[in-house]
Amino acid sequence: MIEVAQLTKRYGRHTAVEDVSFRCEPGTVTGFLGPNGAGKSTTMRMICGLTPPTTGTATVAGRPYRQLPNPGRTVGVLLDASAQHAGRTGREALTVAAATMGVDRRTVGAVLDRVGLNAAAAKRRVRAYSLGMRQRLGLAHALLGDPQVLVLDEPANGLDPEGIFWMRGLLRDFADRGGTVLLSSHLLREVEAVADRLVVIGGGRIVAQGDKDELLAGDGTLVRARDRAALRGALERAGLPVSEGTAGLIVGADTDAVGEAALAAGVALTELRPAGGGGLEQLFLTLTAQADNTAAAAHPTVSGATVRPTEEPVR
Ligand SMILES: Nc1ncnc2c1ncn2[C@@H]1O[C@H](COP(=O)(O)OP(=O)(O)OP(=O)(O)O)[C@@H](O)[C@H]1O
Repeated sequence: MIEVAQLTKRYGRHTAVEDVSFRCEPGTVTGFLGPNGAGKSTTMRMICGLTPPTTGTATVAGRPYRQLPNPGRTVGVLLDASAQHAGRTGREALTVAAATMGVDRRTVGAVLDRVGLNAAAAKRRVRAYSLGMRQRLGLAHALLGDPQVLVLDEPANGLDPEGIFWMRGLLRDFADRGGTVLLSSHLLREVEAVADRLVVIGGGRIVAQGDKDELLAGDGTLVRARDRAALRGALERAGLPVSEGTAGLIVGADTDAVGEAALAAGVALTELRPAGGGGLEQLFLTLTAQADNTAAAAHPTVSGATVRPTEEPVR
């Protein structure tokens, strides 16, 4: 179990994470999503005791990370696969970690197998590893202590499609055996395929969280017009949050509000329908557009990366 309560991180006058709360339950994979600079890594670093929060708390298995007696036996962490000792072989790196954690060194071979690093790869120095191999080694580190919880920041970075598929199976299996997974990723399809729950962050604040299926069935409107620019302008003037989707514009408002805004501006529509069913990509665009839009209204001169939406989280 991971529990994050009203976590805030400020760097000087810049608020990277503001009042973030969520829980990750045993038996589930939670996908942690947000655009660049949204605050995902900062939140994960606070969960793992690497960045002290300005206010708020984060606990893993009921305790702050730094108070866990042997953290690697409780929570496996992969935050930055490139931050590994380049001069050691994969096997050496894991053997040292096993000794530190008090894990039987015979576990190392099993974990190498589990992450798909064969004997030849295990003998090579980490500096010669591809990014995908580093991710596998990082995951091996995370799994080594047989933890109940995994915190993984972009673990699929650098993996090929077969590797991504493999990782999906590994995480699903981990959760199905009662483990807790918190996973950030830019690969929305992967998150959609593996996550049970989603936490979406924008501008440092939670814009949505909940059961994946419920969120994907949620609201928002897809709208199209021949004159897309005129439509976008009309919606923005009406104060509606808009983002570009592949099939049309995605608007964080119901179809009535969108239709009325278009009518008021004299823009003829070619399509207007609830956006539900468009998958995670559409949901993500709608929610993060809402975060940007709210912040732009609250802080018109502030850039998107530092926005602070004031709305209640969307459920
Ligand atoms: N050490 C730091 N000092 C100052 N600002 C920081 C620091 N670390 C992060 N930030 C800022 O905090 C905000 C959130 O950054 P963070 O890395 O958590 O975002 P992210 O969602 O992980 O982004 P990405 O998807 O690009 O990795 C950004 O505006 C970033 O510039």
